[in-house]
Amino acid sequence: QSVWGYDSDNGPERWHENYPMAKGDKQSPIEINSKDVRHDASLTPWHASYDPGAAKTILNNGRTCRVVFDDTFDRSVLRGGPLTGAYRLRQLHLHWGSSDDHGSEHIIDGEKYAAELHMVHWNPKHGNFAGALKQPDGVAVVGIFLKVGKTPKAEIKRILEEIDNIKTKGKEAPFQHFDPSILFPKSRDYWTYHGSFTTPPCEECITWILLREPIEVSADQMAKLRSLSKNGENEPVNPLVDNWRPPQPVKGRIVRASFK
Ligand SMILES: NS(=O)(=O)c1cc(F)cc(F)c1
Ligand SMILES: [Zn+2]
Repeated sequence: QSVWGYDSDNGPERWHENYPMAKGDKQSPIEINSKDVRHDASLTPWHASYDPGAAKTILNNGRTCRVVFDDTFDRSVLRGGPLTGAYRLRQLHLHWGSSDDHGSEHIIDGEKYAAELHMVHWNPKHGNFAGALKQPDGVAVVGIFLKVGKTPKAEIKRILEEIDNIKTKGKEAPFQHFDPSILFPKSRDYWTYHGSFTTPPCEECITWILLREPIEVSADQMAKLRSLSKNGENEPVNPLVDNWRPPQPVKGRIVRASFK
């Protein structure tokens, strides 16, 4: 039984065989069309207050590059926007393509970005992360689009500098004194809707907060990300690219915008 992944024999079209939620009515990602979006004036700004000391390690799990944070207390939290209460930052990771013209999971007015960064937070009122997965208000993910451009953002450099230490699956390295809010774009404008994990188990527990303004990365930085491998250290090289799920049926869901 092959573990889920993004290849033809274990990819998104087959996840439902082991993870029935994958065929649910509130799956993510989705395509967002501005004409169908509703401006909601009641949506307040969101606020992140992150403790740089909460950053712990960076790892390659064979499916993405993930930075893990200490979420044993309200140390790094996200508040406001569509959320009630403070959600704890647990991890951040990315999805990217095999070339600059695709790689993001959400698609905005037909545009695919080179990558999409997810900052995953959970609602401590549900006790722990596993409990939060079972609740519709359990998890909040801030999504930031990465666009290849001329004036690359320096802040993503810190993550990419670590890539050489986690080239293969299972590799982990210390990653400390990092405040992920430096990755935020200038604008706080966002879209929000209710959806799911974009990977198995595809639980429908996520309040998505997708930032309208992409951050810029260089083509070299994207190439760096694509130098990660799915395989373990002494296995045949299998490049870690195209770890994105295609858009899922919207099924009548409303996407709200914090902006006009
Ligand atoms: N891609 S995602 O943000 O929906 C996500 C979040 C998470 F906490 C674990 C995952 F494996 C995937
Ligand atoms: Zn993700």
